[in-house]
Parts: sequence; structure tokens; C-alpha cells
Amino acid sequence: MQTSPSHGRSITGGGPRSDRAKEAKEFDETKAGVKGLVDSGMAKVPRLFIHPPQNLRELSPDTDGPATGLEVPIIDMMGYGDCRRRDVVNDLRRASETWGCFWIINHGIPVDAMERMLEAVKQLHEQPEGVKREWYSRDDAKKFGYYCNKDLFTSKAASWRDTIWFDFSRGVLDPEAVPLLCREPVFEYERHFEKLKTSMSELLSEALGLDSDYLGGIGCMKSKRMSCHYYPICPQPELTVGTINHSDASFLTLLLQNHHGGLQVRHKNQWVDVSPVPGAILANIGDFLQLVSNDKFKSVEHRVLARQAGPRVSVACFLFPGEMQKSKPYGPIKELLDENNPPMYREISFTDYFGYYLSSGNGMNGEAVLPHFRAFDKTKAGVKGLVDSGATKIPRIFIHPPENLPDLSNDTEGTGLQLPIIDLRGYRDSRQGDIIDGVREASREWGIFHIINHGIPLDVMDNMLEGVKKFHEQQVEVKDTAFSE
Ligand SMILES: O=C(O)CCC(=O)C(=O)O
Ligand SMILES: [Fe+2]
Repeated sequence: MQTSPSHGRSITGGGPRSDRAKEAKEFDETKAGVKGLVDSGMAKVPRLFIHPPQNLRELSPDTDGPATGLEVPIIDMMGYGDCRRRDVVNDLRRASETWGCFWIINHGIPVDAMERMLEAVKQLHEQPEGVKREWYSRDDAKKFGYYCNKDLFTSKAASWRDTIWFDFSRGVLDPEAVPLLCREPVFEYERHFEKLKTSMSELLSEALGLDSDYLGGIGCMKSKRMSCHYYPICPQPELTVGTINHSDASFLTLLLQNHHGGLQVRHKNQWVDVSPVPGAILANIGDFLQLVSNDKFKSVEHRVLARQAGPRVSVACFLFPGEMQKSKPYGPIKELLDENNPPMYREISFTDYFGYYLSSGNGMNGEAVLPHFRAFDKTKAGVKGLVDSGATKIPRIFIHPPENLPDLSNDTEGTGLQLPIIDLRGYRDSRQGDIIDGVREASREWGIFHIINHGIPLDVMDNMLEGVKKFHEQQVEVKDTAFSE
């Protein structure tokens, strides 16, 4: 596949004033993705893909091998249907509470079905440019398609990754909707996957201490969507990322990857390499499971590094509520609540959660989305905590009905009216009568007035205000001790 050399130049070139939106549009119109750039012989990462330092922080040097000494837990599901069920459930609980992700082995999906799936995805991405061009789209109504960066036009920087998707969320996916080349492997994988999904739903229910059919009963994993990523070799991996740090909005994500590593998860504030384990599937707890489990299970922050090795191929299968359940409110599961475990989140539908997730950059701007839905009072961090957490939108509980809101279009400065100011100097002697008259008048007309020369020294007032400001600006942990409901 070739991208025309002139096109390549226009993307890499551009002086400091050239416009990102224009670069994104030009690149998008090639419909050839990152793979097209690499195939055109591009030796430098185009500016569109260069991330600001805060996105690249801590990318190296621990990119090879588990320098941290930490490793994602591996859970052997062998015998989960009978003799080992209790062990498997306990292992799942521990891993979901501490890591928010874990490998599963002996999960029932044949290794060759997984390999065929990965190979089919690789082949799809490696189709000639002219073939892939027909699939290029960001239209969510389509069941199959291909794009480079869903958020290409809204993100701060693009990521070194192309994606093909299969959407199984609205009923059964019609085989005719996907290219013949991948039909058999995709539907074979999906058939096995459905069985694993049912088992995971039962085991995770039990791991939460609920009946095994609980999560199935609330329909929270009914739908699925497969995002099949292709990460081409990157000539300057220190300048960009494969996938920026984020947690998934889903309930659960089950991930296949080929032998090229690059995936990392955040654990105990360190990035830990998720080195491929042959035949294993990676399970990631998503935000929505953290929400319904009332923080018992943790959604895991993860990212994919851009690398000089590749191409890396992965299949992330996101599980989330079905069509019938998507718009119904979900909140912390009642059975998990008691006086020591108050609800940490307010109720919200998956549709609303996901809408917010997308509008705040697919969770891909490095800012966690879930905290926005915490039951506000439980944070004990106040409005200041919201602002400090980088909230860019006002949470719904703060939004007032129109009748409460001042008419901001009216310029109040233009009225010429001013609050009365009453000078208290001499109120014990010569001016007492005037002052009393002034107070009476202001109380009758306004109900509010300023007083000056009141006897409280200015520095005492300033110190008081400064003290209050300092209190509010303390760490949340310090203020926590003074918080009272
Ligand atoms: O490619 C991967 O391994 C991870 C992809 C991912 O995190 C996602 O699609 O949400
Ligand atoms: Fe993800």
C-alpha cells in the first residue's frame, strides 16, 4: 500500500503556524491510516501524532521486561465448572479488587480460534489501500468499519494505531456485513466467546458475593463490540503512543493480543508491562463494573506504547448493557450496600455514561471519567475538589432550573444603583441621630448595607479571610477530618 509521496510531505511538513485541523483532515482523506504512512516510507512521526510531554511521561526506560517486578495475575480457569470453582472465584475476586485486570488461561476458547482471529485482523489491516478505503468510516450505525483514531479531530494528538470494528450490539451481526476474508474466523471466535462471556458473568457475580445469575439478570454484559487494533512499527516511539492511558467505559473487556508487547497497566502508581502469555486472554474491569460494584472492583488504567517492533495486533472485546438495558439507570448494587458501605456513585444509564465518556475525549485525554459520577458528598472534597480534579463540565447536581438563574444578559452595572454605605464614625456621640436614620432608611429600602469605620481593624479582617482561604485550600485528606454531614 502506498500513500503518495506528495501527501506524505504535506503531513510532515508545515511550519509552526500550520493548522492541526488541516493536517488531520489531509491525513484522514488518505483513508490509509497509520499503516499507509509507514508503507509510504515515512521516517519521522508526523506532527499530528506527536504527543505533549504529559502524555509521554514515564514512557521509558521500563518498557522492556517487568522492571517493576510486578506481574499481572494469571488465573487458571481449569475446573471452574466443578472442583475448582471456589478457588477460581476467590482468585477473580482478589485480582479484580487489587489489579482490575488479570490473565485467564484454560478459558475454553481454543488457541487456534484465537490465532485465526488475530491473523484475520492482521490480514484485514494489510489489505490493499483501495480495498480498505471502502470500509473507512466513523459511523457508529455501521456494524463493520475501519478508521484511524475515532477522535482524530478532537484529540490533542493522534495515536499510532488503526482500528477495525465489529459491532454485535444490536442483535446478531449479519455475516454479509463483514468481508468474506474474515467471516469464518470472526464468527468462530464469537461463538466460543459467548460461552466464555456467560461463565465470566457467573463467576464475577459470585466473586461479588451475589447469586451466579445476578450480573446476567441485570443485562450488563449483553452487548459486545470488538475493536481490532493494528499498531504498525513506529520510527520514533518516544514521540507518540499506541493508545493513550485510559480505562474502558465497559463492564468488562476481554482482550486478545499477538506476541508484540507494548500494553501496560497502572498498578500501585507504576506502569507494569503486560507481556503476552501464549493462549491467555486478558480481562480488564471497566468503569461500569467499578460503578455497580461500588468500588469493590477497580477499573484498570492502561495504555499501549508505540514501538519499533511490530505490527502489534489486538482484539479488544467490550461488554456492556444490551439495547433494552442501555438507557435504564444503573447504580451501586443494593445487595453490596450497608451502613459501612454507602453508595459511592449516583445512578446513571450506560448511554449517558458513554455519552459523557465520548464527549470528554473517549476517556483518552488522560483524565479519568468515572470520578465525575461519584456521589458528590462522599468525595468530601467539595466543589473545590471537583475543580481541582480538572472537571470541565458542571456535574448535573449543580445545574439549576432556569428560574433560579440570574439573567446574565442584563448588565447590572448600568442601573446606577449602589448599596447604601453607612459611616459609623461618631455613632456614640455627635452623629448618632444621623446614623440611626441612615440605618433605618437602608433597612427599609434595601435590607442590606455596607458599614465603614466599624472598629474592626483592617488587618484582623484580612487575616480572617486569609485563614478561611487557607483552610479551603488544604489537602482533601486534611479537610476530611473536619467534614460533617
Ligand atoms: O490494544 C490493546 O491492547 C488495548 C486497546 C485498548 O485499550 C482499547 O481498545 O480500549
Ligand atoms: Fe482500553
